[in-house]
Parts: sequence; structure tokens; C-alpha cells
Amino acid sequence: MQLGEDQLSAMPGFSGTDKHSTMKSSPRVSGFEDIPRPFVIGVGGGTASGKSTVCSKIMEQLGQNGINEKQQQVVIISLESFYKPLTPEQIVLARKGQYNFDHPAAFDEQMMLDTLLDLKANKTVQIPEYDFKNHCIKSETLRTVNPTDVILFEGILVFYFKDIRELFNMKLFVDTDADTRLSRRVLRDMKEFGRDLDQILRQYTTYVKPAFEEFCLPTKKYADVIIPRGADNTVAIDLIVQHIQELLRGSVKSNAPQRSRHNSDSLVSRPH
Ligand SMILES: Nc1ncnc2c1ncn2[C@@H]1O[C@H](COP(=O)(O)OP(=O)(O)O)[C@@H](O)[C@H]1O
Ligand SMILES: O=c1ccn([C@@H]2O[C@H](COP(=O)(O)O)[C@@H](O)[C@H]2O)c(=O)[nH]1
Repeated sequence: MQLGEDQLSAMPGFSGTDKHSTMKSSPRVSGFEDIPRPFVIGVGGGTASGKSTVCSKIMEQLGQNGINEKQQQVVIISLESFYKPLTPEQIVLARKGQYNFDHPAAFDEQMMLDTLLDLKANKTVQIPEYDFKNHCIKSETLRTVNPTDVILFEGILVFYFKDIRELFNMKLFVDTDADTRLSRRVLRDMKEFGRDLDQILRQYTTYVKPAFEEFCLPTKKYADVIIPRGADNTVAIDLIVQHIQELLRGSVKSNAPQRSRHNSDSLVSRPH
């Protein structure tokens, strides 16, 4: 679905263009003509840093929440959809906090790559939904993701895999203090997934923390924008939303062929 001027001007904060002139109220910035569509934004960061919450806030501020999936112009995809299936023995270990869900080998990199390439080629894809409680894919539900304008792809290791990292047009890293993350993770795992404290802490100290230090934290250097304090950082979120709105407005007018943007060509540093 290509965005229409009316849909865009309905977005909160979208200043819009005069119906009869594309330049009057908000001149287009040079360089926006060739924005790739979809524009794929990677959102990395440690467990419970607020990646999902930041993505939800971005969606909300773009007026995308509560919209029929078919009409959404921005979608969120989570890395957990690409967990490899566990054997029955591994599920037993996972229930005791003895399976490493934080190691890159836990993910199906090829499936992730194929899915992102299909989305970049504006194909409709089916994405599994993950069940954290039972450590498996929900077999009855496959989520259909239609061609869209902006994709937010969030997860602990989204910047770890080089092939995947190179598909992102923008990279955000949600940077939240480790104690805050641990306390949120404990509360979330207890409340939402019914886990006990022993299991949570064993898993955290054995796998989550070491893997964060070995595989996730080193990927921070790839980020175009680092968001300290996660969803509490309303200034950063406002700026990112404003930027996405500029992108969407640019994509509406663009007929130019898509091309990938190089890191150093980051849109964030362009003057608005
Ligand atoms: N700024 C915040 N203040 C308080 N709680 C938060 C904040 N951001 C996230 N949380 C809570 O912390 C937990 C983890 O947040 P989430 O966005 O799911 O993180 P991630 O996607 O990085 O794992 C959730 O229970 C969420 O409600
Ligand atoms: O079955 C599972 C699968 C994953 N996890 C943990 O989830 C986090 C990643 O998700 P965030 O939303 O980014 O926190 C990862 O640290 C895994 O340890 C799990 O506990 N059980």
C-alpha cells in the first residue's frame, strides 16, 4: 500500500503539503526522493531495555495503533519470531532456565534474512508468533505482513548478523541501565510468563547477562541513534517520529528507483 496525501496529513504532527503544490507548506528536503520503500529500521538493545515499548510509542505517535493490519503503514516485527524450534529435551531445560535463548545460534538466521528480503521486495510474508510461556511458535497463528512503508524490526541481536544488519536503513539502539533491565525482566517474566524467581535469575546469570556482553553490547557501535533510558526518552522518540514522518512524505512523492543507504549517508544527520 502506498501512502496517500490524505492519510499522511491525518497523522499527528504531519505538517503536510498544500494539495495543489508540493512545496508550499513544507518544502521537500533534497535527497528524500530516493528513500527506499519499505524503509527498514532495526531496533536493538538488551533484554527489557524497552525496545518493544519504544516501537509501540513510535507506532502510537504515528497514529498507527488500532488500524487494520492491511492498512498499516508501519509494522513491528520481533526477533523472537525467528527462534529455532526446540526439541522436547531442550524444552525441559528451558523450563528450568537452562537453555540459552540469548545466543545467536538460537535464531534461524536464514529465515530472518529471507523474510526481510521478501519484505524489502514488497512481497507479503507470513511470520510465526512466539509463545514465551511455552518456548515455542504458536502453531495455530501465522501473522500476515503486507507490503508496507516502514518496518521496525526489534530484538536483542538484530545487529549481530551481518547480512541482516546490512538490510537496515536506520539502526536504533535502546540503551537502558542493566539494573533497571534486570528488575523489569524479573517482573515481566513472573507476571506475564508465570516463571519463578529461581529460574529467572539462573537463566539471567548463566546466559542472558554473558550473552548480552558478548553478542549484544558490541553491536551498539553499529547504531545510527542510541536512545538512553528507552521509552522514557520522549525527546528521542519525538525526533525519530518526526523523521519517519518526513520519510513517509518523501516516499509518497518519489518515483525514483530504490537504493540502499550507506551508514555514513544517515538521514538523521541531514538538516531538516
Ligand atoms: N520506561 C519504562 N518505565 C517502566 N516500565 C517500562 C518502561 N519501558 C518498558 N517497561 C516495562 O519493562 C518491560 C520490558 O519492556 P519491553 O519494552 O518489553 O522491553 P524489550 O522489548 O526491550 O524486552 C515491560 O514489562 C515493560 O512494560
Ligand atoms: O522462550 C524464551 C525465549 C526468549 N526468552 C528471553 O527473551 C529475551 C529476548 O526478548 P526481549 O523482549 O528482548 O527481552 C532473551 O533475553 C531470552 O532470554 C526467554 O526467556 N524464553
